[in-house]
Amino acid sequence: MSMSAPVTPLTKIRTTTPSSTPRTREEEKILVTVRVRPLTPRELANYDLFAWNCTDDNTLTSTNLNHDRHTSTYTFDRVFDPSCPNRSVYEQGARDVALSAIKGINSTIFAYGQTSSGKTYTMKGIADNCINDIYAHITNATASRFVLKFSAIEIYNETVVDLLNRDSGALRLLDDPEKGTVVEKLTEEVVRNSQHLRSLIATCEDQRQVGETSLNDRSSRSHQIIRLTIESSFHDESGCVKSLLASLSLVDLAGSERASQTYAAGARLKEGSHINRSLLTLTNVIRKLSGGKKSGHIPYRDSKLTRILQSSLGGNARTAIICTMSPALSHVDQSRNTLAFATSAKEVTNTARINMVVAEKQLVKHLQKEVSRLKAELLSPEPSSSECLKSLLAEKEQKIQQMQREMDELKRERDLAKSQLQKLQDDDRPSRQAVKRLSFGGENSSKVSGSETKAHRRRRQSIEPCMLVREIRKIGMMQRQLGDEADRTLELLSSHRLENNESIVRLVADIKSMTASLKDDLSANEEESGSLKEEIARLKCEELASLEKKLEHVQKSLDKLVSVEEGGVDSRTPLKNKKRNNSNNSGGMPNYIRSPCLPNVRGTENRDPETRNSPVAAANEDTSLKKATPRSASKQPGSSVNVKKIQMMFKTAAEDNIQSIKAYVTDLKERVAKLQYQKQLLVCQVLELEEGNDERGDDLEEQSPMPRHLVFEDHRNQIIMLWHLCHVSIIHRTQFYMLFRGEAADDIYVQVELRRLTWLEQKLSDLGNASPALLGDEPAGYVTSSIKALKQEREYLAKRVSTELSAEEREVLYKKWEIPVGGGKQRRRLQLVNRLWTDPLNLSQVKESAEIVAKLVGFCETGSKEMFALNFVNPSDKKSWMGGWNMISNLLHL
Ligand SMILES: Nc1ncnc2c1ncn2[C@@H]1O[C@H](COP(=O)(O)OP(=O)(O)OP(=O)(O)O)[C@@H](O)[C@H]1O
Repeated sequence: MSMSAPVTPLTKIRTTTPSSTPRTREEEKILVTVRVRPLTPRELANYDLFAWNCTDDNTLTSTNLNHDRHTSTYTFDRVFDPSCPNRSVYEQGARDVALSAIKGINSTIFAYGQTSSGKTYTMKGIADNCINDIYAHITNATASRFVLKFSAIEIYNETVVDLLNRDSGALRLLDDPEKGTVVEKLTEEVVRNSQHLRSLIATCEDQRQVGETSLNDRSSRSHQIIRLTIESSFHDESGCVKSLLASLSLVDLAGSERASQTYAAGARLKEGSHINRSLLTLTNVIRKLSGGKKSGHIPYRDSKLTRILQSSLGGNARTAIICTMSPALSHVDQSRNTLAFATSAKEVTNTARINMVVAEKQLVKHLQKEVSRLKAELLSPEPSSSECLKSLLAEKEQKIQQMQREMDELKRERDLAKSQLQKLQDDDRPSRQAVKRLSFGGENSSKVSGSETKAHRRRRQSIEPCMLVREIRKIGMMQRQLGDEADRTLELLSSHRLENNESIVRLVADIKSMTASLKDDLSANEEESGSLKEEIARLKCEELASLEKKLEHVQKSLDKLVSVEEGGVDSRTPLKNKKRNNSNNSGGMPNYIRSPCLPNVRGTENRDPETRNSPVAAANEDTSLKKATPRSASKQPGSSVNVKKIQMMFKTAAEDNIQSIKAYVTDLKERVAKLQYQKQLLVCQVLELEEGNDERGDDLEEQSPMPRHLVFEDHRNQIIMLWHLCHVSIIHRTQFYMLFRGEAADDIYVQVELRRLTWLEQKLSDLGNASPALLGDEPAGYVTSSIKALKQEREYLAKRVSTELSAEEREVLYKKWEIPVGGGKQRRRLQLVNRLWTDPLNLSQVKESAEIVAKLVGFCETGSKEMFALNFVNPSDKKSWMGGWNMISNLLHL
């Protein structure tokens, strides 16, 4: 048995028109209605307020009690106010679509909305009314013979279960070339009458996974799909027996707010994650389809729900979606999410056709007739057919000409891009250009408005890859700088007789691992971007060769250090360096090596690196050392006093060195993580641009009928969900959330972040985390390490609660976030931080979390957006941001 929407085998299908149905194959948009339920007793007890007005049959307006920036008005095929009974909802929001199944057209009705919004209540009403109408039709249509079959599944934790036979365990999905996705070994029961059908539905309800939540005593925790296959046979006018075969699917989705529970414990966490993932995929599928494209990649395969519903979403079916929502002010954010989903769904087009099975004999006869007609046509082509060919030819001709024109335009654009690239390469101010490129979403994009012409937009897009390549070169340069600094470290190491060789070995290992990670990064980039290949190959040759050389030096230095005899001071080189650099050294700090990323304490940031970073430059202010110049030491090899003095000097200097080298290596690591992050951003951008004009369809602003602020909100909500799913650093989330508020200039950053996270999320899925087969498995290693990093970040933030917040502020927060009294101060601080950023669907919680984290890390909204692109910003509290960068780099090592 299978659970695919009935599709007549291609060999048997004839899309002819039965008398009752005027057209056989037609495109139509999904019917989208919104139902607002009454306030529940719970909401009434909490004195919750009505946040929405059903202005008329099609319009819903927010009362804007929150005084948001935008008063929202939404229009749909139908809006049902709280007083609307189930019968009316069925008649105006489902009946027409549902009864298509009797006429051989697959149909799907599904309810979407947050938990406790009334999905199950609505779908029960729909099912009841459907059964009545279907059996009324069967009773009246005496000329036809009907066979009804019933099957039902639930998708729980990405596992498909047969609700008529739970014992069969997890069912597999199979891809059938004719029928599409089918559920293997699914029980299908022939329905005897309406009572039998009702009892089957009741059995499934009993079998379904439900549980009590804070909002709903009987909350459905799985997606349920009930499918009724209807086959009707009748005699047509010529007496032939014909059969129509179609299915009616009734889908009750799990509520879209589970994330609030996912942090409860292991099983719940897994459940919430699976529900979120499948609903996110459903949203993505709808969003992509709403762009009007069916040919591009639609991620149906990313979840079982969308695989099973594939034919209902943009395929051979008529579909009605009833979006349910609570009217309460306390749920306004979730309701907005639902309405954004409904707005996208309105734009999705299906192409339903009648699935007709013709008796085989008739089919053979018909085919024979058709063959003879075609034969006759071939032998004596009618003028009409040659006319037809001519017009076809003319049409093709026109298309070729149009393509030619487009090619010319593209060539022109390419030349323009080349010349611009040339100009940019000639320009000798690389760092300023980098910032300029980064702000192409900033200054320039403020001019980029809806009125921007397509040609201009395309031209802009064709230039960006060049700029990105240039950007990567810049990163390459920075990597080389890192290499140089490491070289200088080596110089220092080789010139001193450090007693603690173990420390050096550790430091060298650190540098080695950095080099390896750079190597990985480069090769990963190479795989991912076709057009970047050249650039990456170049980077690889130049940088890896030098890094490898550097490593050799490290080894040699070490060998040298180990082999040199005790007391045999060969201080020529360092002392030379010392002399050369004493003039630059104004302090007595052990600041031998200075990272360009460290604050420019002494104003040496832009000096010649030769003089700025010389190893012994800032050794100390010991005047005796000043006197004991290297030259004098080397000129008096017999002077044991001098040699001892120098030995002493190096001993102390060596200890100090270890500390400063450690700090330096940490700093290098942080910078490498930043570079990796930034490179990844670039690769995402380049990949996007290279995907070419096909993917331009994804540009929602261009295609979506939604207003800009809704597109922004939709994207931001997706980003928030993806942060959650990918366990991204909460400091990173906070900074991004606070900086990008929906201005035109933010679009590019938002899109890049969305692409990057989608890529990450995809990667996580691909690597098996989302695999339904993993039910009960441990999460893969990378997820564990991400979660660990997040935990460390939370611990770090918890420590800052006492330093960054006053006692009064803390108490207010504890009360607001319901942190229980007792258990110690430290524990309460951690409990508070552990609640931040935990519910991606609760937007007011997200906002408050961001505000709290921002306060803890001392982040202010006027921060620089460029740090999300390529600008090296020195956060005021560097340490506090390290967790974030390291976290991101962990993720990007996937
Ligand atoms: N239109 C309505 N009129 C009256 N009561 C309603 C209506 N819609 C829902 N309710 C009531 O609201 C509560 C929650 O409804 P329901 O269980 O259908 O929500 P749900 O969206 O299916 O929730 P979940 O996703 O948690 O399963 C129920 O007690 C139900 O009776």
